[in-house]
Amino acid sequence: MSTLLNFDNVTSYYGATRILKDFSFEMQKGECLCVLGRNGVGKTTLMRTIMGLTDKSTGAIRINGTELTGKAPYQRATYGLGYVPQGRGILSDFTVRENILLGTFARADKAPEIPELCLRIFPYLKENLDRRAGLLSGGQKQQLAIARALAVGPQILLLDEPTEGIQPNIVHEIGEILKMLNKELGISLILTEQHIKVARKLGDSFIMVDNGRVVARGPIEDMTDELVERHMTI
Ligand SMILES: Nc1ncnc2c1ncn2[C@@H]1O[C@H](COP(=O)(O)OP(=O)(O)OP(=O)(O)O)[C@@H](O)[C@H]1O
Repeated sequence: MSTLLNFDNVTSYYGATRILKDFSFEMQKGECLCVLGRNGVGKTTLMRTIMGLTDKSTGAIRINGTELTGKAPYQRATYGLGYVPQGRGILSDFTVRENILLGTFARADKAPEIPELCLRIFPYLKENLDRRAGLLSGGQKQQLAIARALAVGPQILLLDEPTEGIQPNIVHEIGEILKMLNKELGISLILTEQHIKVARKLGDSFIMVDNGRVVARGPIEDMTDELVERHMTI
């Protein structure tokens, strides 16, 4: 395995407020990394920092050794980052097709077509390409957000609470798709999760965040009930 993503002493700000503090970790190619912690500790900020969406960050973030600091979000996407934001960020007045095509603008090869993979794994989207995205259910919108991120052709898929607000049977379905993308197609995943069960099932490793800092990092087997109790219960 080789290092895909490297965070070296990263501090990230909204205005003058430090949210992530001296954040360091490495992620290997093919890894599924779960980011855990209570509400408000900085998990979304971690995702936004990777994408260059916070007001300022210091320290170094590298993907395959290439420095991302100072690069605009659309440039970062072309290095192989697909982002599924919390709340999904679907454009309601656009069709399913148009929403997926948005992802292709950040493709390294600039091909303006929906990749076959996006439709193969989400048959509902394939059958409803001309439907207005605002009419989709929560679970279908999440599929659409994942398809749009996959249209980038990512090496890493960043998923912020992918199972939030979704019915249990769809949570299972999305979990299976993420597992396939990771284990069969080799796409690395970083996901924030409130469902410990999903994290344990999908994750190879974890980062526990508290108050903007990494308080534990290791293989998922090391995420003990005691750690969960200490850093996740209110
Ligand atoms: N745009 C913003 N401007 C200023 N402060 C912000 C902004 N977004 C988040 N924060 C603050 O940054 C801190 C971390 O928030 P963040 O959303 O990263 O946490 P989180 O761990 O993802 O929480 P949740 O699980 O509730 O999504 C919080 O104190 C929050 O109030």
